Amino acid sequence: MASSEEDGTNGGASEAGEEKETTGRRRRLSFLATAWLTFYNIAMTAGWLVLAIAMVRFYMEKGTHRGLYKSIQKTLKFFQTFALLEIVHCLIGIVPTSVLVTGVQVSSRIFMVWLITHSIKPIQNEESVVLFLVSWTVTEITRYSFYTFSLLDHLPYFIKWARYNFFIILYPVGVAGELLTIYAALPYVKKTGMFSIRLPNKYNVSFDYYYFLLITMASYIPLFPQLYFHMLRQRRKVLHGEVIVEKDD
Ligand SMILES: CCCCCCCCCCCCC[C@@H](O)CC(=O)SCCNC(=O)CCNC(=O)[C@H](O)C(C)(C)COP(=O)(O)OP(=O)(O)OC[C@H]1O[C@@H](n2cnc3c(N)ncnc32)[C@H](O)[C@@H]1OP(=O)(O)O
Repeated sequence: MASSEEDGTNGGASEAGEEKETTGRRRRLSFLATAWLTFYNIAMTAGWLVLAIAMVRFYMEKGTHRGLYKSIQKTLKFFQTFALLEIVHCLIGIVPTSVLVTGVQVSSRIFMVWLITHSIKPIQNEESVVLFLVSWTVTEITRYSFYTFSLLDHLPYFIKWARYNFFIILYPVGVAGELLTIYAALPYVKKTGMFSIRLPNKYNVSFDYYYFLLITMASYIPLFPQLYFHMLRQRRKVLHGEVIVEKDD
């Protein structure tokens, strides 16, 4: 029996039908992705705004940064952990950002929140914690509101300007806060041997968290400039309309 493609009767019509269906499915997917991203960005903007207000109120009431981390830690942990979804967004292709760049950015934050500040109580009142908390908070309010207004096609210029200028100062300040906090944690980690596995043990493996922290601090040297230059390229593209050819990761 000859197929419709072979006899040339209604092959064109069925191909057109399939194409219409694929286009319809793509449209539905892109609508769903946009709706999800809009919800996600609004929720994240709100979360970081709540954090900012809580920090300002704490400082105005107490006049010190001591106890600040403890008072905002739940909100911080929730919203920073929620940001793991950003890696998923890149992986499934609903945002055009590199998985590698986003992965480094998000995992370094998760590491700071859970494996440093949450786990090592004696460093929670260090000034350096305030340094990275303030940098992260200002950055995220600007970044998520930028994405939200962009998705809604109503982006005020000052938000676009802030998104691609604030990071010039806030990135190094945030990184300095993170590195100083890890540095402050070193004596405690060495003294307690926390998260370390000593030999002999039945699996014959050893792990020293103290040296892991030293390696992590050293890894900022090659990794941070990559993130910073990525943002400088984005800045040139968005604010000055330069066409940038990105290398594949
Ligand atoms: C296990 C231990 C690991 C230890 C690792 C140690 C090494 C760490 C070294 C690095 C340290 C970083 C530390 C960091 O935590 C310090 C700070 O953050 S300090 C505060 C200052 N920070 C910043 O300014 C952060 C800047 N970074 C970012 O903005 C992003 O995270 C980054 C992924 C780097 C860049 O973002 P992106 O490439 O997405 O740039 P754009 O915003 O221009 O977006 C590009 C396009 O994607 C669309 N997009 C992206 N996300 C969304 C979204 N959520 N919703 C909607 N659309 C989105 C965006 O609109 C753009 O689209 P288009 O090009 O079409 O316009």
